[in-house]
Amino acid sequence: MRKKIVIGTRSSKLALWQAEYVADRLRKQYEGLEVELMHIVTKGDKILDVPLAKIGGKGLFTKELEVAMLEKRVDLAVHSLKDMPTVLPTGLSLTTITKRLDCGDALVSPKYKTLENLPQGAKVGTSSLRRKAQLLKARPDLDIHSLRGNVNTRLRKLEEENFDAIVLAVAGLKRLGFGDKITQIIPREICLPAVGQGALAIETREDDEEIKQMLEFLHDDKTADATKAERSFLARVEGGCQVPVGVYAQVEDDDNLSVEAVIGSIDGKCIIRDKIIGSRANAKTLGKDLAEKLLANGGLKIMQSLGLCCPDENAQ
Ligand SMILES: NCc1[nH]cc(CCC(=O)O)c1CC(=O)O
Repeated sequence: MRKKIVIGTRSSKLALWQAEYVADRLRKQYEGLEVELMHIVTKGDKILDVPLAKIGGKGLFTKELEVAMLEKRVDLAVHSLKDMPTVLPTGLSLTTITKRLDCGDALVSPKYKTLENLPQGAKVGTSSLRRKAQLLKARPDLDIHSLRGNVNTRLRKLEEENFDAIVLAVAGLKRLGFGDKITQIIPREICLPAVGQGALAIETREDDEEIKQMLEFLHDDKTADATKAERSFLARVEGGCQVPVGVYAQVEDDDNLSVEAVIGSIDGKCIIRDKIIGSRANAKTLGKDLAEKLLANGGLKIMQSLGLCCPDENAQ
């Protein structure tokens, strides 16, 4: 057993909360274990004024952390799973997926509370193409504006920039103690979440068996299987996370996994959505099969029109 563990973390409030959460759980689990946080700045932290979809580039918020891990300056990194690319650098892997409680998107609208109540042409803030496409499908009249920055910044902009509503992940708001700001959890029928939304992923060196073993108690099998299907869906559709794509998988009973996904045009006019259910043991295949289905039914056309190319059919 290790005597000391160093966790690499970004300095945003959400990243710190997540790293502290894992640090606390480790300290409680292993008496006498020293757990230290090391702050690391990523490229995504430095570029705050450009919509994420325009910066592109995989691992925008993760690369510097991963270099630190490979150089053995840190032992592990805690991420929001939804920010993780589907392909990781050689030598690293997501070894632990924590139980997810809140995977949905929240509307924060002190004045109007719900999507249905928003007035015609209401000004809504979100930088996510996924949220934009799905919101416009439900409410084509909405005036959607870009909203970047970390959770705290976005909440500040709600007031400063006179938004009628903004949309954020439920999980992020709750983790930071802003659960009371949520005025509506947007129903899944309207908005499917991002791949892996709400789950934490712990990344370690692939060959660090000791750390992997020490983290096992934080792993949730059901969430891991569900998000395996979600990530396999994303890997087939497109490698990145800034695409108008939503997906939600759930273990229905001990053996079955349902996977529901959407690919949408950014104006919300063309929304391709479907669902499959199958054996939990085939999580990866289920995600890929659903992706094939959506791509064949118009999804590919949407991705191509956005200039987002799908990886080769046979790519893993
Ligand atoms: N894109 C940034 C990001 N990454 C993870 C979360 C929230 C936590 C989660 O979804 O797991 C957020 C904020 C948001 O989308 O509102």
